Amino acid sequence: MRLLPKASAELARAAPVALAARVLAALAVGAAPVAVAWLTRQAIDRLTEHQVSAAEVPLIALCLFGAAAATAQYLGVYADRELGRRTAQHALGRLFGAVVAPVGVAELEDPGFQDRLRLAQQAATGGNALLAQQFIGGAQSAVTFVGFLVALLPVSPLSAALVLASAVPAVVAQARLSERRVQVQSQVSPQLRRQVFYSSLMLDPRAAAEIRLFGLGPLFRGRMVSELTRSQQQERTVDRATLRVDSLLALLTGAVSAAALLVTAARVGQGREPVGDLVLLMAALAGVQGALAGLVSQIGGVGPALALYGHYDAVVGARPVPGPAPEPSTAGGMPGPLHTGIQLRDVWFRYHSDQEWVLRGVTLSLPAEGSVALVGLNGAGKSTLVKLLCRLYDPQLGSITWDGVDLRELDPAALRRRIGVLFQDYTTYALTVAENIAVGEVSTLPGAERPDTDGGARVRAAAAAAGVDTLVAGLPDGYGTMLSRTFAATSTAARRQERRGGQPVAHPGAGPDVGRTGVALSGGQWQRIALARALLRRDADLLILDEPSSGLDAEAEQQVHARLVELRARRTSLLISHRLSSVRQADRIVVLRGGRIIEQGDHDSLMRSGGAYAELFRTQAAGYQLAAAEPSGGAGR
Ligand SMILES: Nc1ncnc2c1ncn2[C@@H]1O[C@H](COP(=O)(O)OP(=O)(O)OP(=O)(O)O)[C@@H](O)[C@H]1O
Repeated sequence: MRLLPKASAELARAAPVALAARVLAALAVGAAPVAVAWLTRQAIDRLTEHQVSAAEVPLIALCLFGAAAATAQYLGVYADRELGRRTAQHALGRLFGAVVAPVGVAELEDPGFQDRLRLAQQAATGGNALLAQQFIGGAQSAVTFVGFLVALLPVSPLSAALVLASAVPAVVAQARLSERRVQVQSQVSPQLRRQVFYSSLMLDPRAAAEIRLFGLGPLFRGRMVSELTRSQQQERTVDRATLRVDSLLALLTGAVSAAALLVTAARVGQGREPVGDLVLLMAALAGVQGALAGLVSQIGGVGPALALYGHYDAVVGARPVPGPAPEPSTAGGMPGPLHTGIQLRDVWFRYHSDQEWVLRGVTLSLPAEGSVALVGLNGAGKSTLVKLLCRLYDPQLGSITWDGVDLRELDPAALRRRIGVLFQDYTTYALTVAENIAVGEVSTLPGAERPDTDGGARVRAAAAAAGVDTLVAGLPDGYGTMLSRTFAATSTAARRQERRGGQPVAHPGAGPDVGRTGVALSGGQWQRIALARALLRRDADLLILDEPSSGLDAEAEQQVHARLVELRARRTSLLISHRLSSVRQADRIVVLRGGRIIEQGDHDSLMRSGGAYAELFRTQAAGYQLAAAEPSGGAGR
């Protein structure tokens, strides 16, 4: 409940007018049944006393009230929807602002944070509006409840007291159930996350081939349903308890109402009370019961809705998650162009405090304008080292310096602008070719805040440097080709509409899903697009390429490497590759094993020393020689 003022302030900021309209409508709708019952009683009393003309005023007022209440009801529905739209817009904007704000990525990899994020998203998309609905709905029911209690008092003080007394245990029981609901909500979160994982996997076109080939469909479907069943079992337990409490409440208030009605009917029969009292009592008892049922169910709903808001508040409040690697700091100066180089000194790093060290005392220098290649077996820590250089994580021990200044003292965004990087697990965006390359330097994107007038030319130059220009020339819309079949359906529909004489839909620089044919690229083609993205920062001081040619055919690999040797000649570079033939030209080759540097030097000196690198190189070379020496099969068989 301590979050209630904060949540209310957030709702008031997001949709002040809709919130005010919703509150006013709720108060009017809440008071209307009481006013209607009171006016009905007035009219009936006048009529039974044969004062027909005196009954006209309450009768007309009754009609006006009915119309006003109905209007207020419609206004409430509209205000509710508007509140939902505006709070979702406001909350999703804030939430995703907070999600992309951290400098590092450790928080996003934390399963606890993922659970919290899922709940926070639920709050942002509907939960916050639901909280308002529950709370305002509760206020509306409270107005009706109190109004009828006040109206009941003069007619039947005993039944008013009994109704009030029966409300207390109901409210207490609902408050307890609400707490259980909140507990269940966070208990089932991991199960729901897994359920979402299995369902998205089955919907993912990239996973479709393996799922079909290995016959994984029934397995994943079964697991999805079983996760859902387990989470539903827990929810069902609370729902059953709620049903028991609500039924008891209904029985209790039913018994109170029956007793009060029988007593009052007898008094009216004896002429000791006017008929209008019986009418008011009947309306009041029905109204009180309905309002009480609404009130307790809304009290039951406020708890879970507030708990959801709590998760949202924790994410937008950017409270760090304990456990994972620490979040890189944001403060710092601007790094200048690299003059002397980058130095790693006794760097120790692990992803989580309960995991093994991945880097164990790495000391390494990347001299300005020098080329360093990093090699080693799977899991040696090569990509991790790249992530530390980009400050996606900070080392727990040791330091990394840029011209002698610790990276932690530099502004991360400014540092990253000085780095061009191709990650091993690069991203494939469902955007056009041009946009897929231009995301490497936001200013080259059409519609950027501060656009680079030379953006298009830079994108084409990067594509040429990555050897992807010929491929792009052959695509249906060249650089405007959408690299996704998923969005192509929209495009096809849009084209059809255009052909039928509708509004033209294809514009250069328009949204990616408009009027364009989508194509699916091969793995190697995607890799070259991602390489072009990395090369877009032509002035980057540091170029990092993590397995830039792992998916390329032999010819493309040779072309790309020839270009990369040229490009790397004028800047500081770090190349990671399992293909040792592509690293031999590097000024220095560093061999990493188990998070430690075990040897370094140029190709010739490492070959002469006959260590791990020489062994790896000879093994690869022997593989090629063996393949070349094998007699070709086929014709003779
Ligand atoms: N995000 C992460 N969270 C936890 N552990 C991780 C994460 N990323 C990598 N690791 C672990 O760190 C170790 C080193 O991984 P890394 O990707 O740096 O190796 P690598 O040398 O690049 O391997 P490869 O040659 O296979 O690409 C591995 O044991 C891996 O399991």
